[in-house]
Formats: sequence, C-alpha cells, structure tokens
Amino acid sequence: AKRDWSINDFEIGKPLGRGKFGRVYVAREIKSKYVIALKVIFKEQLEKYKIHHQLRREMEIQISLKHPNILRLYGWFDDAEHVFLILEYAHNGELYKELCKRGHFSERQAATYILCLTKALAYCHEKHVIHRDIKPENLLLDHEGRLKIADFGWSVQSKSKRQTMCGTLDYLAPEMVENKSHDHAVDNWTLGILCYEFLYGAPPFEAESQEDTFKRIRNVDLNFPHAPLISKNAKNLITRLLVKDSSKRLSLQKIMEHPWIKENANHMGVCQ
Ligand SMILES: CC[C@@H](NC(=O)c1cc2[nH]nc(NC(=O)c3ccc(N4CCN(C)CC4)cc3)c2s1)c1ccccc1
Repeated sequence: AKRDWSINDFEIGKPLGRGKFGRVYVAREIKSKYVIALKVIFKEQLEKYKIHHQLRREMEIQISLKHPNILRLYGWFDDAEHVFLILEYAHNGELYKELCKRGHFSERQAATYILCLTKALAYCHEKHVIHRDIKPENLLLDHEGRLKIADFGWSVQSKSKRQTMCGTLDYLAPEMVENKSHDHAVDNWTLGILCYEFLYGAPPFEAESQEDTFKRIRNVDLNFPHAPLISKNAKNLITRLLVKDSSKRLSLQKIMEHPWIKENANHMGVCQ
C-alpha cells in the first residue's frame, strides 16, 4: 500500500540548491538509510503565483516517468506550510558545473550525453510529455556520471555564476521566441543547442542583450569557431537540429542513428 510519508521519516542534510519556489536538501530516510533529495516548496508561494495546478500536473508527469536518464520522483507529502517532493539523489551534482570546470567536453563525452538525452526525450515523447526544460542547469550526474534530467520547470536562481535569466533565452526555439504553438520538435532544437554548448562551452546564439539573442535565434545565426576544432559530423548534426522549420529538424530516431553519435557515444553502460 502507498505509505504516507512525513517529515519525521527523514533526517535533513545540507542544502543542495535554492529556487524561487523552494529549496532542495540532501536527506536520508531513517528506516532504510536511503539517501534522497528532498525538495521543499512553500505553499504561500504556490498561492501567490497561482501555480499549485501546474505543480500537480508536473508531479503527476514526473512520478510516471521511469527512465535511467530522468531523475525519479519517488513520492511526495505536505504539511501546513510546505509541499515536499522525494527525489532521486544525483551524487555528482550539476552537469553544468562539470562543463564550467572543463571548459568544454570531448566529442566522445558530448556524444554520450546527447545520446542519453535523446533516449530520455524519446521516452518522454512516447508518453506524450514534451518540452522538458533541458538547459544545463537542469542536468545532473549520478554516482556513475550518468546524466539525469532534473526537471520541474521551476526557474531557479541556481548558485552557479551564469545568470539563469539570460541563460534561459539561449535554449528557446524560434517558434517559442515567436510565440507560435510549439510541439515535440522544440526538444530537438534544444538538443542542437546543448550539443553545441557541450562542444564549445557556450550556447550558439549567446549575445550581449536579450534582444540580440532573440534576433540570432530567429535568424538561426549559427557559426562554428575555429577552436576547439570539432569534427564535420558534429557540425552536421548541430546544423540538422538548428533548423528554423520545426518539421525539418532531425528526428530523435535519426539522431540516435547519426554517424557522429554512432562513432563517438558510449553505447554501453553509462547511458543505459
Ligand atoms: C535543477 C534545479 C532543481 N534541483 C533539483 O531538483 C535537484 C534534485 C537533485 N537530486 N540530487 C541532486 N544533487 C545535487 O544537487 C548535488 C549537488 C552537488 C553535489 N556535489 C558537489 C560537488 N562535489 C564534488 C560532489 C557533490 C552533489 C549533489 C539534486 S538538485 C531545483 C529546483 C528548485 C529549487 C532548487 C533546485
């Protein structure tokens, strides 16, 4: 039977991150000694921003997603002031920090992450879940270095140096920027952005102002720096994802079969 959790079932550890709507702590379930991440969301914030229905929908989606590259939501409970989400703990933290530390990833590492993301998104699309907010701040690494999409769609002032606000624009597909209806294909666009960012250390349409970023996205103003030098196949994949016409973007299936992924991604362990 579904047992009801309460805060007394957990020992709370250090804070992991903080956001507009709440904070995340590492915590341990006392009986099983199982380490989890406990996300605490303030009910008054839910009322104030009128988003309790959005939270419920996100939670219903998240609790139904069971994939090795999507962070698990094991359950939830609440008390008078808070909603608590019991989340999988990703022991190696934010992929974004790893990217900052290393500047950019190797083609093998980048291809492995893109393959994991593509499989996770194919799983989401199968369950009619789209638009996972897959910017680097929402990507975590577990104890084996396996990528996990941590995603409740809340904007967070993450501790990271990058200003989440301007970072946010970089990942928006043209149809989002132009307020057109968007479908699964926005995720394919975002995979192109992330692939570029994994290989160069910065997203392709970064600009001084938000307006300039919008312009560069709308015009798909894509160019490849001469350093670090990346393979023709990598550029081919990025170019076939960053296509303005969403119906012309490479499908998730075709990404998995792309020569750059075939030749560079680690198809065994880590991704599975
Ligand atoms: C994605 C943002 C979102 N975060 C989650 O839901 C999150 C869910 C979740 N599960 N596990 C996490 N792990 C960590 O955050 C973490 C961070 C650093 C770590 N290390 C530091 C470096 N060291 C060398 C190794 C250990 C280890 C784990 C997080 S964050 C959020 C949303 C709202 C409010 C706050 C956070």
